Amino acid sequence: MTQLKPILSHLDAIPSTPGKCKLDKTSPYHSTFHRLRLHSALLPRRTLWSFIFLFLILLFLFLSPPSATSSASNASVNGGKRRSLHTAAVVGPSLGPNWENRAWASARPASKSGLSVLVTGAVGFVGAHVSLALKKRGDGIVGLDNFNSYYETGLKKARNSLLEKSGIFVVEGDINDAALLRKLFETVKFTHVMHLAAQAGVRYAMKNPMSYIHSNVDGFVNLLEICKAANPQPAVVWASSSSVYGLNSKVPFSEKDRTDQPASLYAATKKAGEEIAHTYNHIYGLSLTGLRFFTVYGPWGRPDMAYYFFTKDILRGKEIKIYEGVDHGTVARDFTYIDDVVKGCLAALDTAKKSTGSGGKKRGAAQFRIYNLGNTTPVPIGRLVSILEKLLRVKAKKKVIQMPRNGDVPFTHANISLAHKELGYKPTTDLEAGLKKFVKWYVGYYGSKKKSAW
Ligand SMILES: O=C(O)[C@H]1O[C@H](OP(=O)(O)OP(=O)(O)OC[C@H]2O[C@@H](n3ccc(=O)[nH]c3=O)[C@H](O)[C@@H]2O)[C@H](O)[C@@H](O)[C@@H]1O
Repeated sequence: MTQLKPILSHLDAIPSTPGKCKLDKTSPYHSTFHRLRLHSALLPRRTLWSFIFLFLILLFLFLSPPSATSSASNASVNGGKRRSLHTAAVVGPSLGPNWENRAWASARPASKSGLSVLVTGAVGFVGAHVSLALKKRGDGIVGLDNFNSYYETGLKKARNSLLEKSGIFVVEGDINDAALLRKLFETVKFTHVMHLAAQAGVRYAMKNPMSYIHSNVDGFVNLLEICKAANPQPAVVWASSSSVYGLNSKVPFSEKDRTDQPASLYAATKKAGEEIAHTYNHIYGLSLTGLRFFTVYGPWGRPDMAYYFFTKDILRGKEIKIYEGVDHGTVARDFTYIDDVVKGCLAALDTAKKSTGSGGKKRGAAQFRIYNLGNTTPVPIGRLVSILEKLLRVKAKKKVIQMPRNGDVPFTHANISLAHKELGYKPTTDLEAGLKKFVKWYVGYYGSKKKSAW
């Protein structure tokens, strides 16, 4: 296929003021252009340039390859078992003729008092665990996930298999797809939304900043727009982040502490989410609860997180970089085990008050809450590594480096007294016990799959 770039750059090289370009005599366009100039004496100047302009347009169109969108590769591929619902066309056909019934059946709780929850990011790490926990206690769930390739999609498909085996219907779709969300809310009267879909990762924001705006701002606003217009409006619980505390030096972090110094774009989009949530609470009466997760880890975790790729690299004998703070200060995190976080999520859903509005009209003040879900025990990264060495029975190849200016903060430490008081949140798993469960899963999953980890 003709490379556009040389032609485009060549056409670009012809200056906009005609008559001054020095075409390369060997250029295939030189003779044509030369012939056109020969006729210039015979025609009025205005007519001539109209001809030349028309000629150049026709030349460009003639040389342009057929549009990529006409290629078969553009067809949306709904491979595998996943029901992918691309609503660019019409909602639903790719889910099969009775997708509404399947969504409705999946969302129906086992008892009248049960919840009917839309879990966004349902095949993500926290999303999958929360969905399974809700299903296990008899709530109805419909999952929504775009199965993006931020990390290995094989892991997402494997989590999806767990959900399918539990009878949870997962729609492959995007929170930015308003038509899809509207169709879901027309089909199911969700009592709650557990919003976990997001672009996660502190450091990746320096590589792909727009992904954070797309998912964490545009996507969140799109979801809230559908929720506020729904009748009845659901109560919304969503994932904020400990990263909103940014460069805060007062420890432990409390919900009332300043959060106006985000250290990464990721943190800034999560902070923006908290402000946006407040406007939808204030204007439309949406019940909203934000959960500030503190470095959540555990089985089926995220390969982009340090505990996960440290495990992979230690097993492969690859060097790992341990960050240290200014003046060789330790870098620490309040690592929080997934099962404790799931209990916090379910408690937030169970204590969420109803939204007061419907169809976009507010009828009274609505509940607005923010909680820290942490472990109240910051652990230095060096200690994380030594626990992994012990569990894996492999000596890590370590290199200690100054924490790069990549959006990371030196430490996190959660004050969980508010979540304890209002949600009954009480984490019980320390890092060594939690990592033991993670390592057991990791060796089982990759050992059985013979897969190269992320
Ligand atoms: O608490 C949170 O809200 C956040 O927790 C994690 O972010 P982070 O704490 O940075 O987790 P990791 O990326 O796993 O890093 C853990 C620790 O290891 C350090 N690290 C990371 C990478 C590395 O090569 N070496 C290293 O020492 C980091 O500075 C950090 O202190 C998640 O990645 C975020 O999505 C989440 O929002």
